[in-house]
Amino acid sequence: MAPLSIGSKNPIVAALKKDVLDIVAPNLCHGTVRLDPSEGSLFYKKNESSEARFLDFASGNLKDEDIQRLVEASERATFGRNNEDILDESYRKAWKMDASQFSSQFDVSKSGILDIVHDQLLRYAKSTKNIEAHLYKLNVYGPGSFFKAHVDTPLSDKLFATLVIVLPTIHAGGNLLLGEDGALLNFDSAKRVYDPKTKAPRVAFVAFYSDIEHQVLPVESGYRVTLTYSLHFSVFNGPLMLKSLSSDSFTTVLKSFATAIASPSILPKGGALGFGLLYRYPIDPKNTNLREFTGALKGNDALLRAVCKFLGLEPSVKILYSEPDGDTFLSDEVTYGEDISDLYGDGIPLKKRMRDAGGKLVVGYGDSASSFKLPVLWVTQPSEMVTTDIAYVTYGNEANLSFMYGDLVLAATFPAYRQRVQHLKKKFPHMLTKKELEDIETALEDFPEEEEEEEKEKEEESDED
Ligand SMILES: O=C(O)CCC(=O)C(=O)O
Ligand SMILES: [Fe+2]
Repeated sequence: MAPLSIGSKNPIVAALKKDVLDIVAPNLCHGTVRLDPSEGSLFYKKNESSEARFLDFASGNLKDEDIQRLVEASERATFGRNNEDILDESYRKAWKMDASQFSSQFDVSKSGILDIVHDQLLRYAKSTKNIEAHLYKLNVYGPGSFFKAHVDTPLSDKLFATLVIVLPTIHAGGNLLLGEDGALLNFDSAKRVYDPKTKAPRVAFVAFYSDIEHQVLPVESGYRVTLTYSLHFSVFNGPLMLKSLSSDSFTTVLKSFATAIASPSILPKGGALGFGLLYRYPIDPKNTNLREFTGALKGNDALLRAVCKFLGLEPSVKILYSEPDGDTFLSDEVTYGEDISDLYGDGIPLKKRMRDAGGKLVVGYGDSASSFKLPVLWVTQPSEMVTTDIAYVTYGNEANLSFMYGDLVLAATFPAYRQRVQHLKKKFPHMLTKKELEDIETALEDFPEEEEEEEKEKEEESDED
């Protein structure tokens, strides 16, 4: 692959990179909510012809025998390895019940949990999105049950987070670990499902971005009963409200961008700033057009896009393709063949396909832009889509590959020096110090207005390959 222009040798780009990576945006949240005595029942049936039974989790006196009857109506839990559903109790030992087999009186949409999740996990995109919770499964973990490290298989491109609700039962162990070996959170739900003072039963919840690796440690005693939901984005209510963006992170990154804009050493002739996104996103390998990827960014990624948008840098989510030992392209389309494995296989050069589909050839940041070539300065390391394998989930909670997690990048248009500083001075004069404004005036002497125009035209003409 052609070397990518990583800009961190430039101190201003290095500072921008640090600020972008330092954004403090939560990727999970957890808590407990009261379980109303009128909402504690769970009704279930083994199959169409069997009688319904129920358990009352609000009663506070459920016995192991009661939950064993729920186990008898459940099935052994499988999981997805590559594209197969597998029953392997050395990887996942638990019971599951499909949503069609049970009904819970506990209503997650009225519980206040979704408001907390909305507030925390959509902090930088709050005003534009609603959350829909889709009940996925009920799981029961008895003594010795566990689920090893996996990520949740995306079943839709609207998926952004997983919500796990632990119902109140007396048990020990079964901690849910988020991140590698619990680096992000060690959630000991057993200790949380009863109020420490009043002993009243309550519901413990944890929500996390679905591409985060997680595992359930072995249950030591008792039974742990969980409801899992997939959280999706729904309606877009309107434009992003800047009010919801006022935060330290936002201001810090904004200032850092303003400094980069004011620096003549960065992409003086214009191009794009590129960022490898921090989270992975569900994409449809057969048919995804990233031009429609308007709302689903998470945490740091969402804030980064919001800052670029605020400054008029026209951020867009793209996929980066690299020919082995060859050129690199930015594209809106996830694939051009029948499926992604055709991409490198059927003899049509990637360059031609990319050109036909409106992709851009990534050139070094010293080169000039044209209708096909885009000089990109990478601020944070991008991930490329080189082979099909890397994108597939190896261990998921389900064997379904209609969607997969993909590595995406964000490209922010970075106009030529004169154009971008004039925009900055006009729209955001308060962002610059007096000294910075003076430096801009000095730098502008090297960027005469007319010449730039002429140069651009010449380049357009000479863009033939
Ligand atoms: O029960 C839990 O805490 C999590 C279960 C899980 O990760 C899953 O079902 O995919
Ligand atoms: Fe999971």
